[in-house]
Amino acid sequence: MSHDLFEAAKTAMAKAYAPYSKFPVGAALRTEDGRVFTGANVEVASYPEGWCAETTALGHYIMGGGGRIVEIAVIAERMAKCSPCGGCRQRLAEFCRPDTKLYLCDDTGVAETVTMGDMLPYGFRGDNLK
Ligand SMILES: O=c1ccn([C@H]2C[C@H](O)[C@@H](CO)O2)c(=O)[nH]1
Ligand SMILES: [Zn+2]
Repeated sequence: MSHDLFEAAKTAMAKAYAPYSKFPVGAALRTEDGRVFTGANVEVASYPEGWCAETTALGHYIMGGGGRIVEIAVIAERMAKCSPCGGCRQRLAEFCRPDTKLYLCDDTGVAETVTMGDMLPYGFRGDNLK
């Protein structure tokens, strides 16, 4: 199934800077008012200093005004249905509800749809700090 958020994530993936892992990843987020933000992974010679596609997208989203995220697409060049790492699940969850859709993509489109609640059950949330 083709999908505009898949296309946005795939276009973002082409901008990945991943010379060490050679594992380009792209991510795209949509807010409830329809804005779309994208990101790609950025690696650094000091390996732990690199960051994920989802995190780049979140930076663009915050600078674009934030809001609630309702859909997310992730694609990796060398892996079908690449899903966000643990750190990115926590970062994404900060701005999502459990019903936010996460589209796991392959080269042709959305391969599986899950929710952020599926991705991070029993997650630690800001509510816990009140
Ligand atoms: O969901 C994921 C999983 C991995 N990566 C990146 C981090 C690193 O640059 C490369 C290999 O782990 O893929 C992402 O951007 N998002
Ligand atoms: Zn990550």
